[in-house]
Amino acid sequence: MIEEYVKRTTRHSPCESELFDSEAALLDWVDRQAGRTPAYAILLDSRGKEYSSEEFAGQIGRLRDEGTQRLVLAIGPADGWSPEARQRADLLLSLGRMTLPHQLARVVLAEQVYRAFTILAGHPYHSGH
Ligand SMILES: C[S@@+](CC[C@H](N)C(=O)[O-])C[C@H]1O[C@@H](n2cnc3c(N)ncnc32)[C@H](O)[C@@H]1O
Repeated sequence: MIEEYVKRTTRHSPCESELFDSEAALLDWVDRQAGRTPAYAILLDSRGKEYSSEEFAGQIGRLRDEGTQRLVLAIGPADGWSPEARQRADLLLSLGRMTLPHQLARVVLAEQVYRAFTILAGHPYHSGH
C-alpha cells in the first residue's frame, strides 16, 4: 500500500520512501537533503499537532508556495523520537492521539500525503467526508 500511494503521489510531485537503520542515520540524511533551502522536517508523533486532511494539504501547499524544495515526513523509532530529533523537527505531526504500530502509521501517512496532493489539485479523490 505504501508503494501504491507513493507511486500515485509522484503524479503530482516527485516522492520517494526510504528506510533507515537508526534515527541518527535519518537525521544525517535529512541534513544532506538541503538545496537552496534546508529540508523541512515533519516528524510523526502522536503528541504532535493534529490537522484535518484539508489543513494538512494547506500546510503542504504553503510550504510549496514558499519555495520549500524538500519536504521530509518521518515515522519514528520504536521508542519514539529523541530530544535531539524533536529539536530538529520543523513540525511534530500527529495522526491522532492513539499510538499506531509504525508500519500502519507509514501507510496512513503515505495515504494522507497522496490525499493532500489531490486536494491541492482539485482532484475528486477527496470528497471531504
Ligand atoms: C510504535 S510508535 C512508537 C511509540 C513510542 N513507544 C511512543 O510512545 O512514542 C512508532 C512511530 O510511529 C509513529 N506514530 C505512531 N502513532 C502515531 C500517531 N498517532 N501519530 C503520529 N505518529 C504516530 C511515530 O512516528 C512513532 O515514533
